[in-house]
Amino acid sequence: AYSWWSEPRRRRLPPGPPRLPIIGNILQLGPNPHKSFAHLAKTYGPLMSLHLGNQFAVVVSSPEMATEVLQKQGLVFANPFNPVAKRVLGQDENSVGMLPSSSAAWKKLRRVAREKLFSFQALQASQALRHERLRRLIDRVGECRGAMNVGEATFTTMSNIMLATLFSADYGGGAAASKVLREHVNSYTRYIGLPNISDFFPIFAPFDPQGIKKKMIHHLGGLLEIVNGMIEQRLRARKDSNYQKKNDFLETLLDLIQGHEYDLSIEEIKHLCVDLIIAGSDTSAATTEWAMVELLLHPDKLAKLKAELKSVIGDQTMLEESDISRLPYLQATIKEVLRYHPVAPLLAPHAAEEETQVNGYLIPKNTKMFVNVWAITRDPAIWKDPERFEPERFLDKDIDFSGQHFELIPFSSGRRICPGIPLASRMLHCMVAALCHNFDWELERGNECKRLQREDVFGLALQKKTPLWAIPIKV
Ligand code: HEM
Repeated sequence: AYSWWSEPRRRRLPPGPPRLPIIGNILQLGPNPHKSFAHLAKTYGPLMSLHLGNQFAVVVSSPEMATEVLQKQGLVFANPFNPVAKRVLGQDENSVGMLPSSSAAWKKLRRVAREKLFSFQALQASQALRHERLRRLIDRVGECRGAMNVGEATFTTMSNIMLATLFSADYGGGAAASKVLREHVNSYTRYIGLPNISDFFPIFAPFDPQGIKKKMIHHLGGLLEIVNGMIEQRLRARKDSNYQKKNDFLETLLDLIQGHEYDLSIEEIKHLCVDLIIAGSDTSAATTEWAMVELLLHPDKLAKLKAELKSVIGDQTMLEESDISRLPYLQATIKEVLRYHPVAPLLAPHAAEEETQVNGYLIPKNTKMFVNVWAITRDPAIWKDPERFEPERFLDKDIDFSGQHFELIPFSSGRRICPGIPLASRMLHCMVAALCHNFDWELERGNECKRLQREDVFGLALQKKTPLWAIPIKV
């Protein structure tokens, strides 16, 4: 007769913590799910089951299991798990981050990103736009008397670098309009990070009990409107016979509009621009802030970095993006920041397209799959002294973050790997170099501990809880 102990292992779900009736393991998520999952994985292993209301989820916490789900069985797990609140305003049909990997629209948008936006040539062409924004950051920091909010400066500059790469300009409407844009991005990322009852219990979705969907419609709608304004302005300008083409993404995208082999629609361009702003700004800015926190906590590492920058770029204030390859300690520093502070600690959740087996366990169709990069990058079995900030660990190791080395996949791996890596990499190296090469940094007396705390806030991007304030001294 059938009994559970005679059930073959391959029909069993991966091990997981006991659950409460109805809500399952929801209470165990806590405010920092990446930390709660890492803690639970110590007991239940690198492939762990969770029941989140009606949702069945698995959490992967080792490089071996990550290789399995992102690479070997990459096709099965190639689709994003789209939360209810994101399925608004045409996002399902147009957003590169939400379309299924099998769709022609996703393949087309990824091809555009790879070949036209983030290719070496395209990024060389838009380099001057980023350079200019970095120069302004150096001027602004140089004018600062006393302490400044480093996080805020990096956030503003990263948004401006992103907007410059996309549209050539800072958001054209001036400081107030730029603030509106930032608020939309910030709120969008905050709300999307909140656990939503509508996802755990789809039966409640029509009522939107926490009002998250309503907020998302407001903020996403605001962003789409801003981008729409820029597109219309550009389309009008392009009609002028004296019009001079720009070197930004929008120009490239409008050149690929219907009729061209890529056949992009205005709707697709609009959603792609919003996706790039949302996916690229806070992630890169938070990583830069973490880099500065760690360098201020480790003056010896900062001194090493400054010495390297001095010897390679000398009296120049700015780094050329092509200089990055000649700065091994800077590269090691950025890798170590991405290891120690992966800003997307659970990557983006994926869904199982069909029933499958992983490590001999059953993974039912539609399972929500998280990869806990945070747990992997702090695992003492993989990294020596993982709780130490030690760029040197990368100097003699051939490990990078391009998705081949599963112990370091802050940008994910496989089909859905972040397409923005080439731009993110350029921005991160240049921004950290600009802040370290041109200034010495001192902390406000009395506030050292608070400002340098490593406490973070979970959301779309893992951000520092207390902003970093420090005093820049021009060198
Ligand atoms: C430190 C900086 C960044 C980090 C850590 C990061 C990380 C990630 C991660 C983890 C994903 C999800 C991958 C998955 O589903 O498995 C992702 C997706 C994505 N990222 Fe990034 N990202 C960064 C910067 C950027 C930048 C600068 C851009 C573009 C300007 C960008 C554009 C995107 C897009 C469009 C997607 C969705 C791709 C898809 O679903 O096909 N990211 N990123």
